[in-house]
Amino acid sequence: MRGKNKKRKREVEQPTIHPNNKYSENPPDFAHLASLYSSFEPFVQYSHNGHPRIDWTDFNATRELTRVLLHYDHALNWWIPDGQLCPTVPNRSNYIHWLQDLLSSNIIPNTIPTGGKVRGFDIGTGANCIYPLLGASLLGWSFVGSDVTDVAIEWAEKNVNSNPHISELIEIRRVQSNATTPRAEGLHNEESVLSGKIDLSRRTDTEVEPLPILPLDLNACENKNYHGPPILVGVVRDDEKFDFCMCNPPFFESLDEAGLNPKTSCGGTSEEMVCSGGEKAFITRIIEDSTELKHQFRWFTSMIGRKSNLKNLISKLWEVGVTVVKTTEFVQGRTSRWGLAWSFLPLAQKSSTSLPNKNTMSFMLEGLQRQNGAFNVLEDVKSYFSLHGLSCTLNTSSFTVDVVATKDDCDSILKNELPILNQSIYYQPTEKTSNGSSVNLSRDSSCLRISVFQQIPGTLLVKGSLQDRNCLLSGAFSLIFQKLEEALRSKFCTKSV
Ligand SMILES: C[S@@+](CC[C@H](N)C(=O)[O-])C[C@H]1O[C@@H](n2cnc3c(N)ncnc32)[C@H](O)[C@@H]1O
Repeated sequence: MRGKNKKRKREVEQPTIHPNNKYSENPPDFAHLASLYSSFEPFVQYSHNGHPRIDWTDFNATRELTRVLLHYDHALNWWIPDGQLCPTVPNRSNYIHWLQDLLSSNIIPNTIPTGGKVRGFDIGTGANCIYPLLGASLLGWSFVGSDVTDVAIEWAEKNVNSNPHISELIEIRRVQSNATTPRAEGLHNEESVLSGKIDLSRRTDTEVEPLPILPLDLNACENKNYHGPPILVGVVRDDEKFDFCMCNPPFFESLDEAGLNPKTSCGGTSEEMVCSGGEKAFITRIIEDSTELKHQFRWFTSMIGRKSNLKNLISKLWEVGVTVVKTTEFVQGRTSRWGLAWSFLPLAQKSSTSLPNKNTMSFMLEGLQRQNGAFNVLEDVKSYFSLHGLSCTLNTSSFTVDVVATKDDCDSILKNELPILNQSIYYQPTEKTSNGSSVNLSRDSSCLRISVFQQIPGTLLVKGSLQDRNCLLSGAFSLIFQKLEEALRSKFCTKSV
C-alpha cells in the first residue's frame, strides 16, 4: 500500500516544464548557439563525450546565454550590468505560461475591462525586465513593471527601448524607495491610499530600515513584517485595471542566505534578493494590498521560493476572504519554486453547466484542514451519491468512486429532482479492483468516475469523467458535478465562500 501510494504521488505531483514552453521539447542547444554567436562561443566547453555545457558558476556565461536565447528565440535585444540578477529564460517562461493558463481558465470570468488586451503588473521587474519582455513578445500582453532601484529602472527602460516592436506595450514605473507603508503595525499610508494619487516625491515620517545582514536562520522570518517601500497600494492608480499581477520577490532575509547555492551564479544584488522578513513578509504585504485593490485585478500572483511559506500564505489568503487560491510548482533545474494565485472576484460557479457536453470536468478544493485528505473527500463523494440513491464503488487504490446512474436517474436529475431514491438499479457491482477498471454496466445505465488527486497539502483536485460513449449521463453530468462541487465545498472549504 505504501509503495503504491508513493507511485501515485509521483504520477500526480511530478512537475514538468510547461508544455507551451518553447524549451519543453527542445532545450537550448549550446553548440548551435555557439556556432551562431561568436560572443557565446568562448563560454561553451565540451565534455569528453562531446557534450556541450557552460559553467553555471560563471556570471558572464549565464548572462551571455540569456542574451543569446532572448535574441535567437524571442528576437529580443537585452543586457544587464555586472552583478544584477540574471534570469534563466526557460524558467521564467514557465511563470508566463502558467498565467496564460489561469487567464484562459474560466475560474474567474473576465469581467475586468482592460481594453481587449491582457494587461499585467510585474512587481519588481528588475534591471532584466524579463517578465514584461517575455509576456509582450510571446503573447502580446501589455505591462507595467515596477521597481525601486535606480539601476533597475535605468536598465529596464534600456531593455524596453532597445526593442521598439514591443516598447509601446511596457511602462516602467518607479516606486519611491524611501516612502514606506508601515501597514504591519496597523498604520496605512492613508494619503496615497485615499487620494489614489501617487506622490513619488513625498517623504514619510517612517524611514526605511537598513537591510539587516542576519545570520542564517531558516525560521527567522516568522512574525516579521515588511517595512519597505510600497508594493501595490500607492503604486497602482485608482483608475487602473489589470488582468494579473506577478512577482518574483526578494526571497531572502539576508545576503548570507541568498548566497546559498554555489553551483550557479545568476548574480543578484542585496536590493534584488533581500528584504526584511524575506519573501513571506513581502508576499504578506502583497496579500494585504490585494484586499484593497481586489476589484482592480482579476488575479494576484506571486512566485514563492520556499515551500514552507506556501501553507502559511494560503491560510492567510483564506483569512482575508479570497474566493479562490491556485498553486503550481515550477521546475527550475534541480530546485523548485512555487506559484501562488488568488482572486477576490466571484467564481464562475456555473462554468460546469455552461459546458454541458464536456466529458471531463474538474474543480479544486483548497484550504482543507490537515485531517481532510483525499480519502476523506472520496468517502464523502461516495456517501453523497449513495444518499441520493445512486450506486457507487469506492476504489481505494485508484482513489476513484464510480457512480452508476440509470436513464430514470438521469431524467430525475435533469428535472432537478435530486435527491433521488432509486428503486431499480440495473448495475451489478464488481469487485473492487486495484487497477481502477470500470464497473459492469447494463445497457440502460451509465458510469461517471470521480477521481481525487492531492496537489499539495491542503489542496485537492476533484475530476469527473464520463466512462462510456453515448453516455446517458452526458446531459445531466454538468449539473451533477456542480451539485457535488457545492456539497464538497460547503463541507470542506467553508472559509472559501
Ligand atoms: C528577485 S528580483 C526579481 C527581478 C526580476 N523580476 C526577475 O524575475 O529576475 C526582485 C526585484 O524586486 C525589486 N523590489 C524590491 N522591493 C520592491 C518594491 N517595494 N516594489 C517594486 N519592486 C521592488 C528589487 O529591486 C528587485 O529588482
